[in-house]
Amino acid sequence: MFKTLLSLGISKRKAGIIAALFQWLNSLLILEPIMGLSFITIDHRIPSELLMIATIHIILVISSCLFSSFFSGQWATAAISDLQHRFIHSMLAKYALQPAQQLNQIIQNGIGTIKQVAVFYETIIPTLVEIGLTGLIAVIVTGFLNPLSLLIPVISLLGIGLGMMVLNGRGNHRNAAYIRSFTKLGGRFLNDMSALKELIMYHRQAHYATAFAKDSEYFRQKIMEVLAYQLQTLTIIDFFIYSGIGCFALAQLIAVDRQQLSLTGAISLTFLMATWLISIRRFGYFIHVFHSLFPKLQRLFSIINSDQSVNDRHLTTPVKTLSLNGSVGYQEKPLVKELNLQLQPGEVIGLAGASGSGKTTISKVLLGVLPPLTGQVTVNGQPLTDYSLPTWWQHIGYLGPQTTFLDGTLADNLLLTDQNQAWQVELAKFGLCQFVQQLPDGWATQVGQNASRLSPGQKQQLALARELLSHKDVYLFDEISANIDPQNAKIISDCLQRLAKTKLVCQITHKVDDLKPLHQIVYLDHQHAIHGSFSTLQKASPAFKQMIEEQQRLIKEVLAN
Ligand SMILES: Nc1ncnc2c1ncn2[C@@H]1O[C@H](COP(=O)(O)OP(=O)(O)OP(=O)(O)O)[C@@H](O)[C@H]1O
Repeated sequence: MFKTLLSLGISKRKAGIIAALFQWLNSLLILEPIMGLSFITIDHRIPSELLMIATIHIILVISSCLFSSFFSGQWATAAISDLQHRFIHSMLAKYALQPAQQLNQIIQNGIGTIKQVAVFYETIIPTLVEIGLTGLIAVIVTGFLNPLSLLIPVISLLGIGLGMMVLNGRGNHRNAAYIRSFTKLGGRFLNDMSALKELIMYHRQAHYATAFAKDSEYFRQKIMEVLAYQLQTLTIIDFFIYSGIGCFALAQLIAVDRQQLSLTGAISLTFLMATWLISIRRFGYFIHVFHSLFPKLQRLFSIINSDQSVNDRHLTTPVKTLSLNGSVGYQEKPLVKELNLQLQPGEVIGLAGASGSGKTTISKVLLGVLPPLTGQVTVNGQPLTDYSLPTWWQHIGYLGPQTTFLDGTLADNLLLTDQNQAWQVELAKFGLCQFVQQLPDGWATQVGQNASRLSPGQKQQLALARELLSHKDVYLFDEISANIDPQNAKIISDCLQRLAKTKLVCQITHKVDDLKPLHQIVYLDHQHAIHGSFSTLQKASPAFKQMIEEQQRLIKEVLAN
């Protein structure tokens, strides 16, 4: 993990090291005044060498203060932005098409963890530089003046190491339990709060309150356990560091008594060693805080490392053909075998099948977020794997039955980058969103949280308008008219027919009204894909015929009532 963290924000790594060196120079600033003071008190003079070293040191510290703003924080910022970019990219590749709430939770957790990574670049690295350089000076000087006393810091460090080893297993366990309790409480809060209406309607709010209180109490206990563990660790570190400094000072006084060392030398040496040991104490503290981040970081890196898409060929020409030849499914178990799906401009291709037959799975494969089990997807005759997801997603759009909307105006929700008004003409050509003309505020109408002020049909028209205005080459529509009234469904169906004249359009649907006008339908029947028009499929597939008859019977029953 350290290796991965070191490789992030590499362009600013040098700036980070320079900032750490500046910090190290500042940390030693206390040594010369102490040495000078002891020389004046004991020898009544300051050696010229000390004055020279102090002058150079002060000049360096003043320059570091002047330039530190150029270097400090740069590595952390670059590494965090690097990590965020890689995380969002891999996460979308892995979890695209997951329900928005679940995705939101993963993103929030991931971004939160990423922000905390700053402690590695801003504290741990500078402290490591400080430990390394101060330690080098302290060891050389002590080795020269009183070598035997070097055993004392060595024993202190061994003591800390031993103490950490004993506590470490318990710490890992407690940190993991804390993260689990945090995720559980957060999950309950998000999921159950969004279902608050249902909880109240079914008189389950008391049950929710009890469960929430139980999870909160469990979370509190786990936090207390982690805090207790942190306290134990700090006590061990403090005990060995401060007793080490005390014993080291004693060893120098014994050397003075034996006339092996001057008193000024003993004081200076003790302060040098104390500066070193205190920087190790600080490192122990921060590495320990950082350690509590480990389980979250491991999860984050497992998402990032699972993304292997490194290819990025340019796709400059519009997509004119998209085909999927092969089988699709999960964990080597095919849902559809020997599929031969060809999309090209001209007409809408329908994709139908029973629930669970693999329709959404096929769209995942076409979107590039799931590889086919066998065979491949080709774009204008080239394998889809030649392109990175961001490149491919500039050309393909996906719209499902659930869409997320912004709490803003209708126009805000079109997510337009271009502010000219041509889009209104474009939407009118497709017959989309004409209901806006009846609204007093038109496109400036506020839609409310997740478009709560629009009907399901209006919402779906708005979502479709957003897709069209993003001007993709390929569109996948997954059950977009499933939960809406017949008028809105007709507007959407007509729009798709017009769109398909110039773009590649695949519509996943099982509704008779959607399927009837289509000349090309791919029906998934017991792991096989059967191709045909609405009428030919009724002859070729008894399951298709049964699905249609069942729906027609239901429609008749509804109309009769
Ligand atoms: N990530 C996954 N891992 C394993 N199995 C999965 C995964 N996602 C979906 N499935 C399973 O694959 C099958 C096909 O799912 P898919 O969503 O493609 O069906 P569908 O035809 O779109 O169904 P529906 O019409 O109900 O949306 C289902 O049995 C589903 O449980």
